[in-house]
Amino acid sequence: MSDQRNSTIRTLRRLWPYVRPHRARMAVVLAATMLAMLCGLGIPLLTQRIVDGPIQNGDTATLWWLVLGVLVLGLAEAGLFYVRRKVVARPAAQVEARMRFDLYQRLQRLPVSFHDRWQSGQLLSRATNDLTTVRRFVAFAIIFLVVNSLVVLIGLGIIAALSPWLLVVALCGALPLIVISFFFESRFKVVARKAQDQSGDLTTTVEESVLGIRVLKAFGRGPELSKRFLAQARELRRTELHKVSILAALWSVLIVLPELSIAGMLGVGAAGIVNGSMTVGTLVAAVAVSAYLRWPIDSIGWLLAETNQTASALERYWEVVDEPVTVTGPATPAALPSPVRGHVRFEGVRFAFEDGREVLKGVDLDLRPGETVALVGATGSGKTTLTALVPRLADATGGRITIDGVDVRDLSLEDLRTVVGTAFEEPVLFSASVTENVALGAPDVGEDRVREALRVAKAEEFVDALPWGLATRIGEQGLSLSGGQRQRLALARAVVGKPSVLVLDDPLSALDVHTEAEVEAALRRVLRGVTALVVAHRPSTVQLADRVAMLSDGRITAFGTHRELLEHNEEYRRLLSSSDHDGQVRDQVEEEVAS
Ligand SMILES: Nc1ncnc2c1ncn2[C@@H]1O[C@H](COP(=O)(O)OP(=O)(O)OP(=O)(O)O)[C@@H](O)[C@H]1O
Repeated sequence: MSDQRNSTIRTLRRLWPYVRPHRARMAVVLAATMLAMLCGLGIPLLTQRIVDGPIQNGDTATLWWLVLGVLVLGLAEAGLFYVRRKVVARPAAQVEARMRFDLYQRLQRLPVSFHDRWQSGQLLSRATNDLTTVRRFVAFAIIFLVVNSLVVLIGLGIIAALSPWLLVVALCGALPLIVISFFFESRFKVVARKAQDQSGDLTTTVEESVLGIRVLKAFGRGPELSKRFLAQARELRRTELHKVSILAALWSVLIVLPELSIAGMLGVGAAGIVNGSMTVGTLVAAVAVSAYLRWPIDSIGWLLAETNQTASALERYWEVVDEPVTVTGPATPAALPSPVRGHVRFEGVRFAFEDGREVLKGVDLDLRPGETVALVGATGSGKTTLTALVPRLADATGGRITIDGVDVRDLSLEDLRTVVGTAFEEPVLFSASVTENVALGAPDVGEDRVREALRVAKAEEFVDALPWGLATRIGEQGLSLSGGQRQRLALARAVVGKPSVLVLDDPLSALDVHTEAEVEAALRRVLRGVTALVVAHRPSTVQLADRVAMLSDGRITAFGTHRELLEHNEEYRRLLSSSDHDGQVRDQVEEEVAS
């Protein structure tokens, strides 16, 4: 229990660097809230004066002054609460925005292996729900936890000054309340964390079904997904109801105990008035203070629950932010010889996933400057994994990759990703204009370079035919493009920065024959003058390459021209003919046999 409390405090303390820049405003908020509560506490004391003075003596002249005093205190209380709300809004929103920005930046820097492991819905719920909880804590819970605790102490002090006996009765109500609050607090924390995680899972399901809506509709899987959603929503509802039942139990205690203590005070006070040891005004003041303390005392349990919820939201936030950024640039980066020739070498490259499974077991491959090498291999043989190592989307777990003799890990990430252009199997487009989508490959280029890249990728014509040309919004919220158009934009993005090395992960995948011809023509131009490693599934892509490397069982088992491999390598022939829908390999083999 104390370990748990220590970890809560440790987690909350890490919030300080975000709050620190706003400490002056937060101090104003704290002071305004404290003063407002003290004004509220002052009213029962004036009431005591009114009851024991003017009412007892029929002295109306003093009565008006005292009533005016009550009015001033009431107005001051309201005004100070207004100031609190106004002043706290900015720091709370800024803490939330800063933390969200840091999370976003971290997500950008974290390696691909992290994103493979984490569900996007979990990340989304941490960036939204959890940070909203943190904002609520900064704006409200932390202030009232401090102020209300002090007000309770001051209020009990006032009751003690009025009558020690009444204090004993008040404590009999307040102490069990605090003990019970602590008990509920630790139970609530566990359930709150569970609800937050389940809400993350639910977000993932919603996100996946929205992104994959076409697939779900095409395969009629909507009802099945709905069932899964319903099951998860039910689970979340159960947890939320559990949360509510804990809070309900807490609230019933919070309501009953103060009522009992007020009844006790009235009893003891009445006895004191009868035997002359207490004035009516004192009893009225003590009961009024006790009633005023009701919210501060009640709120402590709830504020502690809120604090716990914030601690678990923060825990979930730090879980992501504390993830190590494993792919980083060196402290003193090496420079590539100028001009860059683009000589790429794989030397005994090995790669194992986090589960320990080794996919690459010593890849040796030499790409001469300006040559195109096609990488072929059975599905799952590790082609995508190998290509991802060149721009350092992941790091090799053994061996090294060099460009012009320099280890890619010795280059700054910025230099490396300028020298190496990449296009992936799935040409992802962002909700932005064509220019912005292409310029993603080199943010500083102007429109003329974007046009040049589009020309190279044979995309200029169709882009000009779009309703707003280069300014047309494409991607998820924009105009839908065909598979071939998307592939060509991805190629334009890869070449816009004029890289010396290109890594293309099967740029002709999933295209029909007509579109394939268009992209192939684009590819032919893109590959001119650069060193390229192209993952190829189809004979047509292989034929664009100068040489072909075959990846099998984690190593390059054959390397040569397409013709050489076709002639001498049975495995290569088999591999290509299995993906040879157009009979190209069969024709070529027949041609070779004939010659
Ligand atoms: N994050 C991961 N953790 C563990 N194994 C993984 C992970 N990602 C991929 N793999 C496995 O690594 C192997 C190589 O995957 P990779 O995508 O590199 O193959 P590929 O040759 O490109 O396949 P394809 O031709 O089908 O695109 C596969 O068996 C895949 O299931």
